[in-house]
Amino acid sequence: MISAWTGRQIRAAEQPLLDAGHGDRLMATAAHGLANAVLRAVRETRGRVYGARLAVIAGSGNNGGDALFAAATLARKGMSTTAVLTSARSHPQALAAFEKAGGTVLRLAAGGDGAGAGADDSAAAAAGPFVTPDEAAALCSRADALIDGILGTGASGGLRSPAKELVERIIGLDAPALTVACDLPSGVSAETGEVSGPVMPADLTVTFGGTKAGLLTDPAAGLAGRVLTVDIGLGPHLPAPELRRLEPADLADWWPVPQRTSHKYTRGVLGIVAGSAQYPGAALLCTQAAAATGVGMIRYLGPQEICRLVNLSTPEAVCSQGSVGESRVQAWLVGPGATGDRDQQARVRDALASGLPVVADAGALDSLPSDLGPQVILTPHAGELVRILAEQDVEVTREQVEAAPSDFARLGAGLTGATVLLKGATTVISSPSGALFTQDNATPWLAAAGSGDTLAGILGALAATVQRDLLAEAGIAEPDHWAAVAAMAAAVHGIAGTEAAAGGPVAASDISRAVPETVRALLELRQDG
Ligand SMILES: NC(=O)C1=CN([C@@H]2O[C@H](COP(=O)(O)OP(=O)(O)OC[C@H]3O[C@@H](n4cnc5c(N)ncnc54)[C@H](OP(=O)(O)O)[C@@H]3O)[C@@H](O)[C@H]2O)[C@@H](O)CC1
Ligand SMILES: [K+]
Repeated sequence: MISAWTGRQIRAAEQPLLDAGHGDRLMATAAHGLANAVLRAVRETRGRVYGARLAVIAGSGNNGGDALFAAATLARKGMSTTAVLTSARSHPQALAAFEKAGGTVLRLAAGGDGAGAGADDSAAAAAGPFVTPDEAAALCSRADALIDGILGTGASGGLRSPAKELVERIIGLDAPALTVACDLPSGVSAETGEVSGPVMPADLTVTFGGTKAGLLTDPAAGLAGRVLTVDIGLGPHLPAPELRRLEPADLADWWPVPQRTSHKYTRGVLGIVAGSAQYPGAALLCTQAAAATGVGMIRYLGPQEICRLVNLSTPEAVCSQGSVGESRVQAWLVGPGATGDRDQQARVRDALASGLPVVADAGALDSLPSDLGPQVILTPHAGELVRILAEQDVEVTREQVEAAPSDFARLGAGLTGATVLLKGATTVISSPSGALFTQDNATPWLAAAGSGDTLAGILGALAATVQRDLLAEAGIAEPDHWAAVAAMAAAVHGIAGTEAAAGGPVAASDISRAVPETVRALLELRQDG
């Protein structure tokens, strides 16, 4: 499991070490980790390190300090290094080390508001000549590697002039062969992943002391590239993480595996209320997905015509037009394609009132009762979350949700009392108590009709069969169990979908077909064999 913390949490964890006088050591460790990561990446992209052109953009704070110290190390390895200082102030020891190692220093000429490396001539006296944003951008674009050390966890808001103009110009040119963000891409929030103004997209982000929550959340996740965390010894001082991400080993350890004495009822029965005359396909897709995920039995409830179709596509499902009250199940999946059918809507309402775990998708999201619990998992996309929030008297736009998905998933969960799985390039899951998981296992090819029905089926099957004592043993607090189950489903859906897509288009039913093989491969990772 990957744990991630807000910038504020990381800074608080650093404080006791800074108070004890270990600040220089922290920065040296961070810079060493950054330099090593750049070395490895340059070897991969270019082969030879000696003679490679390194450009560093350094801001006024410690983030610039990290970048300059790392560049000093890289200059000593034979890289041809140039630093562009965006402010009149820079970390004095780091700048001195950089110059001593033979690096070239340029100062970014002030923008319209008078800021920039030339604003304070006394502080910049030791530094080199001025360059315009255009000149500096051309130099950065030609580099074999570019380090973005403008802003780190001490920043507020987006880049200011003239760093802003420089980054805008770089984005307009060919990207450097390799862009490495120091701690985080400058201009993104380490707390929420929100992005303000222009941000240089990184191929690699080398982050210090602990993964920043914002780097694992959209939209920043889309700008951070691969995230590598450098340990600087904060471990004992770190609080409970702000956000977690499941890895294949977690899925393997927690996957519900039948025992020798298991039978269909003890494995878990999933009830499904899905499909209508208007949308029969959703019922077929989610039922197929649930069967492929592995469940003791599926009880499908719906109109006679859909029962017939479900029986044909998933003969294992037991289909009827019965009621929720007379169906014994461990969990319900309700809503896919169930819009506009009165009987189906009544079944959705009854399932939501049952107190059992319920995955509420699509049509079920429009008529939620007011007293939900964490065992109810809502699976909206951004537009559906806007409607759920509107029911709670919170007026937001889809764009606002997409700009800060973790904030709004958390708000939705808090207000409804349910667990919320917000679909997106990175899927965000929040428990009502605010525990966050994010999963980025999906491929963009999965953004297609029917993919959500498949996810709902996988999640429904897991909700019916998961052994929650395994989650408790892994340290997941009880109120967050259903968020972890939702994260498992998002991960498996993403992995199976990526396998099925194999770099090309994928039909939703192909995702289901790939699930058993995905689960088999995951189970091979089990520590207990
Ligand atoms: N603490 C530690 O021990 C360790 C910290 N580490 C490293 O330090 C980083 C945090 O360093 P930090 O606190 O110096 O802040 P940082 O983000 O570099 O710069 C903030 C400066 O920029 C300015 N500024 C602010 N907003 C701005 C904006 N929107 N646009 C433009 N400028 C803006 C503001 O100056 P101002 O001009 O406002 O006076 C301020 O001084 C952290 O990310 C990690 O890399 C590691 O070495 C491990 C040990
Ligand atoms: K940075």
